[in-house]
Amino acid sequence: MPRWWPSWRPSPSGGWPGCADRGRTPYGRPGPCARTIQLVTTPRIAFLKGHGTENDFVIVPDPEGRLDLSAAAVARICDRRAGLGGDGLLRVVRAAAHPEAREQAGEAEWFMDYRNGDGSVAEMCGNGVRVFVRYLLHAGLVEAGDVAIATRAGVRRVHLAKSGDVTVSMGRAELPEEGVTVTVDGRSWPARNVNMGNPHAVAFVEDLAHAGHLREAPPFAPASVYPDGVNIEFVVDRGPRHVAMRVHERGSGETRSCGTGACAVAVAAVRRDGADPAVTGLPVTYTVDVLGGSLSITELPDGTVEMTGPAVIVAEGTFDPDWLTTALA
Ligand SMILES: N[C@@H](CCC[C@H](N)C(=O)O)C(=O)O
Repeated sequence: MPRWWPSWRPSPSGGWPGCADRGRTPYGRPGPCARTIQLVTTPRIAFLKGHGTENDFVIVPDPEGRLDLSAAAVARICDRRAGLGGDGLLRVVRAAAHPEAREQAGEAEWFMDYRNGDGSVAEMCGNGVRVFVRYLLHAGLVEAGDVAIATRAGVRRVHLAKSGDVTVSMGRAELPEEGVTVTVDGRSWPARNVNMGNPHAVAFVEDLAHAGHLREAPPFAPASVYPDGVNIEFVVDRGPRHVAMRVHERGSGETRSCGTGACAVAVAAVRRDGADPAVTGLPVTYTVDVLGGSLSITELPDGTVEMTGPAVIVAEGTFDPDWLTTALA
C-alpha cells in the first residue's frame, strides 16, 4: 500500500475541491476528509526525491492521472532555489490512466511520465526508470523481481532486488548514418548519432575539460539532424572497455549523469573499438564513469543494451498546498 496517495487536484478556480466526494481513497479506505477538518482544507500532494548516480528527480505519485502538470509547473518544482530542485520529474501514473500509455503498455501496469527540468517532455530517461521502479518497490506497488514499465519510448523491462543495483533492458540502439559536428570554445569534434529512445550525439574528445562549462547547449551542425534538440555526450578513454563522460542534457543542462547517454556512449565505443556483439557473437560490457558515479552497460549479440546502476530514494514529503496551487496555476 503506498504511503502517499494523491487523490485530489486543485479546482479550476485555483482552490481545492470540497470533500463531499473525496472521503475515500481509490482503495475505498476512509480518506483524510473523513477524518479531520484540517486535512479537508489542506489536502496534501505527495512527492519523493531520488537519484541515480546523482541524476536527481522529483517523484510525483499520481496513479489515477489527476494532476495537470504544465511545463511551467514542472520547471517551478524542479527549480533548485524556488522549488524542490531536480534534473527532472517522474510522474508515476497507471498506464491505464494515461492517454500516451493506454494503447502500447502491454503488460506494464505503470507509465513513467518523464519531464526534463525545464518542463519539456522526453521519450525516455535511463536513470529515471531505475529510480521510478525503486519508488514502486518502496511504496509497495511492485515486488522485487522483474517489472515492466511503460515509457514514451516503449516498454522497458527492469530487474530489481530489494536493495542494490537495478538493471534495465534498454532496447536496441539506433545508429543513423548522419552525425553532427559539435563545437565548444573553438574546438570541434565529429559526434555519432545514437538513439536510445531519445536522441544523443556522442563525441570522443581528448580531455573532458574541453567540453567547457556546459551551461548552455553546445552548438552542433547540421541542426537538421536533431530537429527536437539532442543530448550531447563528451567521452574520454579510461582503460580497456572503460570510458568517462560529461553530458549536456536537452532540457536540463549539464547533469551529473545520464543513463540513456551512458548507453549511447557505450554503443558508440563498441563500434569504434570493433567489438560489435552482432559480429563477434559475444556480449560486451563497458564501464561508463559519470560525474555522479559509474554505470555498467552491456550490449548483447541481439543488439539489446542493458544498463546496471544504483537507484536511491532520498526523502519523501508533501507539497505546501498554497505553494503548489501557485505553481500549478
Ligand atoms: N537523464 C536522463 C535523460 C533525460 C531525458 C533527456 N534530457 C532528453 O531530453 O532526451 C537519462 O538518465 O537517460
